[in-house]
Amino acid sequence: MGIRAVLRFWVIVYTLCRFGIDEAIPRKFWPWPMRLARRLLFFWPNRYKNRPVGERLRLALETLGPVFVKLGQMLSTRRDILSKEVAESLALLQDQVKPFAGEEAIKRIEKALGRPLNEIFCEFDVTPLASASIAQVHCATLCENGAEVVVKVIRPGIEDVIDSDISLMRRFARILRLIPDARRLRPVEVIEEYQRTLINELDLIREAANGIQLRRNFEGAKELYIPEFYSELCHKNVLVMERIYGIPVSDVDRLIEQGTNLKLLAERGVEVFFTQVFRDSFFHADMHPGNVFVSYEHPEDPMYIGIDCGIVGTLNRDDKRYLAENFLAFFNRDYRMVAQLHVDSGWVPVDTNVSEFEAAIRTVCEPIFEKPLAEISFGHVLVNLFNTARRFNMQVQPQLVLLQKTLLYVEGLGRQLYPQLDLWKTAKPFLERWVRRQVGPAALFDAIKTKSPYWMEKFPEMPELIYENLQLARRHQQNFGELSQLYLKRQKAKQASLFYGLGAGACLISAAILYNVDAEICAALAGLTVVLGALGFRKLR
Ligand SMILES: Nc1ncnc2c1ncn2[C@@H]1O[C@H](COP(=O)(O)OP(=O)(O)OP(=O)(O)O)[C@@H](O)[C@H]1O
Repeated sequence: MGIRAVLRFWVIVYTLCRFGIDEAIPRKFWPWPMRLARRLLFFWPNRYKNRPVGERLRLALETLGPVFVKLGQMLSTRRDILSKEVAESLALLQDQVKPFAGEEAIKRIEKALGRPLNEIFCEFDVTPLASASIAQVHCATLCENGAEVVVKVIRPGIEDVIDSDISLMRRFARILRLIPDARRLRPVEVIEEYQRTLINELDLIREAANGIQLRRNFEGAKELYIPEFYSELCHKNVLVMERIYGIPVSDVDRLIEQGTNLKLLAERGVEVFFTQVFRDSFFHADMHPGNVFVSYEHPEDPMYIGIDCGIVGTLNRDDKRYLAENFLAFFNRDYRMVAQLHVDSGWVPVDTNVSEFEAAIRTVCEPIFEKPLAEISFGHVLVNLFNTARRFNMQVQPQLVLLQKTLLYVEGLGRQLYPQLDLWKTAKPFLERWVRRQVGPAALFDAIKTKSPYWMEKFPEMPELIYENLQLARRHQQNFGELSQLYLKRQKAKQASLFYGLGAGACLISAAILYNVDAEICAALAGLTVVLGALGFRKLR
């Protein structure tokens, strides 16, 4: 550890102690070296004793800077490992970061795109439109077609900050793992997942590629608009995309002011989410309110605008199917089916006791139905299901964690827009239709439709392939005949060798017994032993 890392380590420990974060783990669980270090080296008292632990953690992370703030934001969605109070407090984290100089942004853009700025943009606003922990956004106009765009530039030096903070976080995670009570939080895995997320966010080419795919999926749709990306002007550190105008989805007052149909908007949020997951298997997984806007146009038929496609999730066919069937079974209160589906999908081990698992799910989930159906949260249903399944050794499925997090966002957003939103009523027909399409004639037709171009392409090769395979089969049959004859011969030889061996043994024993009785017979038996032994040995070869 270099001197800078040591200083940073010191600052982190100092901050955590000042906010009394260490008190979240009872002292009796601490290994003695940690207790000693706390007393002798890090003796600062908790200055915020009267505040709840969630709030103290939020304040500590805000003090520690953007990398920690983003970690807190990510953790706020992990209700499987944090208590409700802590998760809700972390959800309030805001990354307010000072912008970096516009001139620095220009230098980075010119370096990345390999051209002077005025060759690309006829106007460029040096004052940033927005500044976040990883990147900063500037408005500009393209020379080529006069289009209004925004230019996203990665913060200078952020990679080093991330590298050093992450490696220190990993050290803390390893220390935390020594405490049995903290081990259940799986600190090392959490930090590794966080590192992966940050690395993805640092690559703007990936963000552009995700955006282009999402835009294609919703081409011409009236529910969601994704801005256009200028891929020839995209680089790892710089991204150029169409500028959008809209009302932030969290600004409900402005939405009401322009006469937006909030019920329809809320329902569309759910539809867009389910469409992305089930139709496209590709969903925007960073749907926090800062990334979702509502178009100014036709508020009675409102359209979402989505930005920041840095994090996306994908589900495979099986995951989708099990997920849809799980939801349907759950809302039909068929817990046996829910348990069986978890086993069939391989999410829990095959030897899981389905009856016990069913009972556990019933215990946890039945109270959810105390509420009217319209108020039940899908996200919390999933949280509860996965938490129960984890007790039955369910492996963490990153794609499902991402989905659960997005679902919580979508629900929160929908209920903020229209508190009476009945998620189940909106989603049920969608899911039922989807599950129906996966089985029966429609599914068969779809499979044939999808596979037929491939079959057509391979068809001319078929006669040759069939001929070669038949030849191969014949050769295998011949080889098999030869091999089985060889095997039989070997078996016979082994048996004969065993027979000679036993004979030789018997002669040897008899010769030993008759050694003092009759020397001639003894010599004959010894000779016989040698002959039989030699014959047995020959058979073995
Ligand atoms: N295409 C766009 N048109 C208009 N404004 C935009 C556009 N893209 C981004 N912005 C503005 O810039 C802000 C930051 O953009 P973005 O969310 O992409 O950055 P970020 O660094 O990934 O932030 P975070 O990860 O915290 O969400 C947005 O909240 C929005 O106000």
